[in-house]
Amino acid sequence: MSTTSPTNTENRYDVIVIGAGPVGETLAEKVVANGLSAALVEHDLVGGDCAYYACKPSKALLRPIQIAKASQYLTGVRPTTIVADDLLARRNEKVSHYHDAAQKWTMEDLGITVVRGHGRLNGERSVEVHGSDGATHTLHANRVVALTTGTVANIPPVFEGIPVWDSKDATAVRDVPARLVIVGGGPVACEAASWMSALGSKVTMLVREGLLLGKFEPFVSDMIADQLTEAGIDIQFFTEAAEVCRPDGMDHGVGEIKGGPVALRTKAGDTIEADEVLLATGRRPDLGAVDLESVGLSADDVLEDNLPEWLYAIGDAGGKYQLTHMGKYQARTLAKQLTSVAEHPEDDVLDTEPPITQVVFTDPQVASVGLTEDAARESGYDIVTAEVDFAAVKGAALQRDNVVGRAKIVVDKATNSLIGATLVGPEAGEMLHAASIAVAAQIPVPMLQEAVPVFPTASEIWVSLLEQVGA
Ligand SMILES: Cc1cc2nc3c(=O)[nH]c(=O)nc-3n(C[C@H](O)[C@H](O)[C@H](O)COP(=O)(O)OP(=O)(O)OC[C@H]3O[C@@H](n4cnc5c(N)ncnc54)[C@H](O)[C@@H]3O)c2cc1C
Ligand SMILES: NC(=O)c1ccc[n+]([C@@H]2O[C@H](COP(=O)([O-])OP(=O)(O)OC[C@H]3O[C@@H](n4cnc5c(N)ncnc54)[C@H](O)[C@@H]3O)[C@@H](O)[C@H]2O)c1
Repeated sequence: MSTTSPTNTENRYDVIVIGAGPVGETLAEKVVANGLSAALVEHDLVGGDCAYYACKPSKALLRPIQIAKASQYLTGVRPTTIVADDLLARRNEKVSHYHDAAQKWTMEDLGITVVRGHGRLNGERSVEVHGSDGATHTLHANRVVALTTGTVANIPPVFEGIPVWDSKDATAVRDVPARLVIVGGGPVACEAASWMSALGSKVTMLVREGLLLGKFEPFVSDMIADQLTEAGIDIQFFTEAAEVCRPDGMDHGVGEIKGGPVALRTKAGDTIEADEVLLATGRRPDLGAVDLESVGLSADDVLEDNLPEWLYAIGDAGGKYQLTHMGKYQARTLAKQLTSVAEHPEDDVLDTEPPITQVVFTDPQVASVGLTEDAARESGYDIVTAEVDFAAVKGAALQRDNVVGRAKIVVDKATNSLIGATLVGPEAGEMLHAASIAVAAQIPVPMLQEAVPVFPTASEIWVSLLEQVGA
C-alpha cells in the first residue's frame, strides 16, 4: 500500500480526493498538472465504477449488438449474429479483466499519490484511510478534501434482504440467466435489456410508469419500446413487484446468478417466475461511509450544497448529475478554481451550469442536450419546436433500410436560439455535439443555417429542423 510518497513523510497534500473514479481521477490529474500535490484514495479499483462496472463494460457489450442490428437492416450485407462468449470476452478485455494495475501506474506517472484503502473524514481537512492490510493512516489536506465516491444502487423495499442483481452484476455478467426480469425503465434498464437479450436471456421489463426513459421527450419511449419489443423483450408498463420470494437466494459473486428461481407477484396479482432479477431502479450518492457526521455534516448538506470551504462533493457523489462527462466537467472547473491565481480560490463557488448532455446507447441511440419541451415550458420559456423523422431526410434515410429515427429541437423565442435538442437514431450519439455547441453557445437560428450539412449525411436533419423554426 502506497500511503506516502518519498517526498511526503507527513502525509500532507494540497488536495485529498476520496474515490478514484473518472471524476476523482480528473480532479487529481488537473491539480497536479498545475503544481499542487494530490492524494487519491480508493478502496476498490482505480478507475471507478465507470471503468469496470458501468459505462465502459456496458458500451463494450452494446457496440457489437448495434453493428449486428445494422447488418440486419442493410440490403447487400448478410445479417451477422452475436456470439455470446466472444461478446463477454470483449467486455473482459475492455475492463482489463478487472485489474487496475495499469490505471494505478497511469495516475502515479502523473505525479498523483494513490492510496489504497477506505477513506473517511475525521476532522477538518483530515482523512483517515483504513488500508486493506489493516493499517490506518491519517492524511492532511493543505487546501481541500473532495468526495468523489460515486453512487450505490437503490433497493425497493420489497427486495430488501433478497439477493438479486444490480447494474454491477449486469455489466459484469458471467452467468446468463435464461429468464431475466428487469425492474425499471431508465437508461440502465433499457441498455441492460438490450445486451442481456442479445446474450440469450428471455427478458421481461417491469416498468412502474407508462414510459421508458421518462426523463427524455415523450416520443422517445414509443420508439425504444418498439425496438426492444422487436428484439423479443416483454415490456409490462404500470407494473411493479408487490411480493418477492427466492427461498435459496445466495450471493455467489458479482455477475453470477444469485441462487434458484425467483417468484414475483405483481401489484396486478400476476405471478412471474425468473432465474434472476435486475434492479435498475436508480442510484443515490454513496455518502454513508465517509463519516460526514465526524465534521458535523450530513448527506443533506452535500445535496443542498451547504459544505464548508475546505470540502467538496462532485461527480455522482455530489447528487447533481449522474453522468461521467458532467462529473468530469465539474472536476475540471474545481481544478481551475483551486489552481487559479486568486488567494483563496476555494471561496469561489462552482456556479457554471452547462447544458446537460446524455446518450443512451440503445438501438436507436437516444441523444439529448439541454431542455425538453415540457421542461422548457415549466421553466417559463416562450418556445417554438420542430421535429423531423430520419426517414423523411435523404441523408438520414440512407443510414439503414427502414431507418428508425426522429429529431426535435426546442428554440427560445426571446433569443431565437436552441435551448434543447433530442436526436434518436442509429448514430445519434455522434451527431449530438453539433446540437450541444448550438445550445451552449446560444447561436441564433439564422447563423446555424449558415452551417451547411453535407449531402448525403444524417446531419441534413438540421436543414428541415431549422427551416421549421426559422424566421
Ligand atoms: C450500468 C451503467 C452504465 C452507465 N453508462 C454511462 C454512460 O454511458 N455514460 C455516462 O456518462 N454515464 C454512465 N453511467 C453513469 C456513470 O457510471 C457515473 O456517472 C460515473 O461513474 C460517475 O463517476 P464518479 O467518478 O463520480 O464515480 P464512480 O465511477 O462511481 O467512482 C467512485 C469511486 O469511489 C470509490 N469509493 C467510494 N467510497 C469510497 C471511500 N470511502 N474510500 C475510497 N474509495 C471510495 C469507489 O470504489 C469508486 O471507485 C452509467 C451508470 C451505470 C450504472
Ligand atoms: N448511457 C448513459 O448515459 C447511462 C446509462 C446507464 C445509467 N446512466 C445513469 O445512471 C443513473 C442510474 O440509472 P437508472 O436507469 O438506474 O436510473 P433512473 O433513475 O434513470 O431510472 C430508474 C427507473 O426505475 C424506476 N423505479 C424507481 N424506483 C422504483 C421502485 N421502487 N419500483 C419500481 N420501479 C422503480 C423509475 O421509475 C425509473 O424507470 C442515471 O442517472 C442514469 O442517467 C446513464
